[in-house]
Amino acid sequence: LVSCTKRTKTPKSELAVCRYVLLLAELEAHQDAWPFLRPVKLKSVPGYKKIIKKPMDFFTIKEKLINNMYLNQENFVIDVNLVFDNCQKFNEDDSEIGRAGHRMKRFFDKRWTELLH
Ligand SMILES: CO[C@H](O)CCc1ccc(O)cc1
Repeated sequence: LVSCTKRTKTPKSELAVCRYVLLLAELEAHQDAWPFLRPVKLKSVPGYKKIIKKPMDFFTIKEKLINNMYLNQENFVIDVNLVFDNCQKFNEDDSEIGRAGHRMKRFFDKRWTELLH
């Protein structure tokens, strides 16, 4: 993983990775992150495996980040949005997890925009 503290000139893609690392840490620390921290247990949630074609969670995103799987494309944002889209698909808006998903999405969209400027 790139060292985000080094004060040398780093290529754009390494700065991008630093932004992802920072944002992911903020997502994981959020009080509403609990449904999204680890993969959904497909054996214990009836219907999930059938309904959600591409499960995603913050821990899986962190593993992909560490294995440099986001260095060349902005697939980081696609995976984060997949977490929230899956949540909206499987949960009622008016449910604990549904509301947590909407709050987390709003938080991510705000921070992503702030970090781009
Ligand atoms: C990110 O969480 C998933 O949407 C699973 C939601 C869920 C799991 C167990 C339940 O009893 C109900 C909803």
